[in-house]
This record gives sequence, structure tokens and C-alpha cells, in this order.
Amino acid sequence: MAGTDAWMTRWAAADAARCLRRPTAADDKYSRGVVGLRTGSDAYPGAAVLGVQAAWRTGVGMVRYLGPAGATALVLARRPETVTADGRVQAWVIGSGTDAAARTAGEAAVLAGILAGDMPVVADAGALDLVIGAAAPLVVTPHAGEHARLRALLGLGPAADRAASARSTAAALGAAVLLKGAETVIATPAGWSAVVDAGPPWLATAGTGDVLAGVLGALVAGRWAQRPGTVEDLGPVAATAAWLHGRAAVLAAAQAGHGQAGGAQIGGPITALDVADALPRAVAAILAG
Ligand SMILES: NC(=O)C1=CN([C@@H]2O[C@H](COP(=O)(O)OP(=O)(O)OC[C@H]3O[C@@H](n4cnc5c(N)ncnc54)[C@H](O)[C@@H]3O)[C@@H](O)[C@H]2O)[C@@H](O)CC1
Ligand SMILES: Nc1ncnc2c1ncn2[C@@H]1O[C@H](COP(=O)(O)OP(=O)(O)O)[C@@H](O)[C@H]1O
Repeated sequence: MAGTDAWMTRWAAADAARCLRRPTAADDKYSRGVVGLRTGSDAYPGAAVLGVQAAWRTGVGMVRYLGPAGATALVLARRPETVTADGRVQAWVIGSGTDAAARTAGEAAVLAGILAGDMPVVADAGALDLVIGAAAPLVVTPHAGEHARLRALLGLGPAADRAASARSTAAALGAAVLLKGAETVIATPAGWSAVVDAGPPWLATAGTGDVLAGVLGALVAGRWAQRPGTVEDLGPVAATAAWLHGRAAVLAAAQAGHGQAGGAQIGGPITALDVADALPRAVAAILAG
């Protein structure tokens, strides 16, 4: 497809399998990873539910959710397993369902602390204006509009194509970049990059990006719980998150299309929550080999 380099790694099931781990008898909830989400707002409470549901359904030891009272109530109504007390995490997800213009000074200070810390951070949507200069291992997950705004903040001009654009953003930011689209491009600061078939066009529906952020947070927490890494390790994990998200969308669309085999051209309409709910089948299929 136009906008990506033919030589780039195209992430496939075998690549995703290397980034997933089946829990063992030696595991406990902490060894499987704890992901914390500071997402959702009074304007967009649903984004909190979507990210939390996606994180649980990707498979993680614990999900902490910290957000406004209304969003917290919705999260607990959908997923009472969610822990709403602050505490240790192995990865943060910030920004989904938030608006930078509506951020309080208190929330800005908390997010600045997270970005200055040593736990990895997935930054989406309303947190993307805060990421420049972050010390934490960071992966940003912009769509095209958000990416253009981020590049403007970094003082970057136009690039030759989407892949080059993601790579130069990653280099300038010192963070991994997951640039969403029908083909999702992932790049790291050292120049590693991959392209992932994002899934069927049915995915172009509100909230699927919030789901993807939850998937990625869960995978990063699981990875860091086993073995803390660097920003370069976030690239393959991000590609795997995009791959799983796309595969879950294929499965959900196939189910919506009354069981037709899933593919880009067939299936029926899906919602973001349908994608989150199909994640266990996508994970199980990968782990089954
Ligand atoms: N149920 C919910 O609570 C939902 C909350 N959401 C949240 O809503 C907030 C606003 O996100 P939006 O993405 O709608 O708006 P944004 O304010 O990020 O940007 C929308 C603008 O970017 C432009 N744009 C260019 N390329 C685009 C692309 N590929 N996709 C989307 N916009 C593109 C659009 O034309 C538009 O002018 C975010 O915090 C997001 O997380 C959305 O995820 C939808 C679902
Ligand atoms: N035409 C398309 N085909 C396949 N996937 C798409 C298409 N358009 C968008 N997507 C995917 O849908 C998701 C949309 O994310 P995003 O724009 O952040 O939505 P939201 O903010 O509503 O959650 C991303 O994973 C993106 O890769």
C-alpha cells in the first residue's frame, strides 16, 4: 500500500506469538503484570470502559483504573475486578478519552510525574501534548490528525510517506510511535519499524483506538513484569498490540457477518466493545500456534 516501504517488516502471527506468553503455574497476578489507566473524563467516560475492558481481555494480572467518579462508576459496573486504588503498576496508559484543554492542574502534575518516572507509558489522544521530554520509556499512539499536531509541536515538517513520518517522529521524540490507520506503522527511535495490517475497515468506528491503547498497556505491563526493557522493546510489543487488535476485529466482524470467515472485505459492522470482547479468541489462537 502507498505510504509504507516495501522492505519494512510486515508483522505476522509468528511475530506476535513471540511477544505473548501463556501464564504458568508459577505465575501470580503480579508476575502477569499490573497496568494502570488514567483515561476517560466527564466528557468521554466511555473511553475509560473501553480501555479497561481491552486490557482485561488481552490478559493481565491486574488493571488499576484512576479517573473521574462518573467514569469510575461505569468501569466498575462493567468490570468489578478493576482496582480503583492507586498503587504499583508495570505500565501506564494515559490520555484516551481526555481533552488537553479540559485538564486540571492537578491531573497535569500527576501525568508529568508518570512521564518523568521509570515505568513505561502508553500515551494517547489528550496526553500527546505532554510527551516531549518524557524520561519514561514511552510509546505514543496517534491517529493521523494527532500525529500531525505532535509533529508540529516537535517542529517537524512534512515527510516522504507515513513510514518516514513515523520514524522521524520517533527519532525526534525519543519514543516509540504507533501511527494508526488502515495500515498501522510502528517506529522506534533507533530506526526499527514495522507495518501492521490494522484490520478490516469496519474498525473505523469510534472507540477502537481506546481499545488499542488498553491492549498495548496490558502487553507492556506483562512484558515489563517479566523483564524490564527499553524504549526499543516497545516497538515489537506495539506491533503485536496492533496485530491482535486487528485480528480481534476480523473475528468480531466475522461473527457479525454470521460466521463468515473473516477478511478485510467481508463480515458485518462491529463496535469498539465487540473488538475488546473478541480479544481472548485472538490471543488463544496465537498461543495455540
Ligand atoms: N466513547 C468515547 O468516550 C470515545 C472517546 N474518544 C475520545 O475522544 C477524544 C477526541 O478524539 P477524536 O479523535 O475524535 O478527535 P481529535 O480532537 O483528536 O481530532 C479530530 C480532528 O483530527 C482530524 N483527523 C485527521 N485524521 C484523523 C484520523 N485519522 N482520525 C480521526 N481524526 C482525524 C479530524 O478531521 C478532526 O479535525 C479523544 O480523547 C478520544 O480518546 C474517541 O476515542 C471516540 C470514543
Ligand atoms: N480504514 C481502516 N481500516 C482498518 N482499520 C482502521 C481504518 N481506519 C482506522 N482504523 C483503525 O481504527 C482505530 C481507530 O483509532 P482512533 O482513530 O484513535 O479512534 P478513536 O479515537 O475513536 O478511538 C485504529 O486502530 C486504526 O488503525
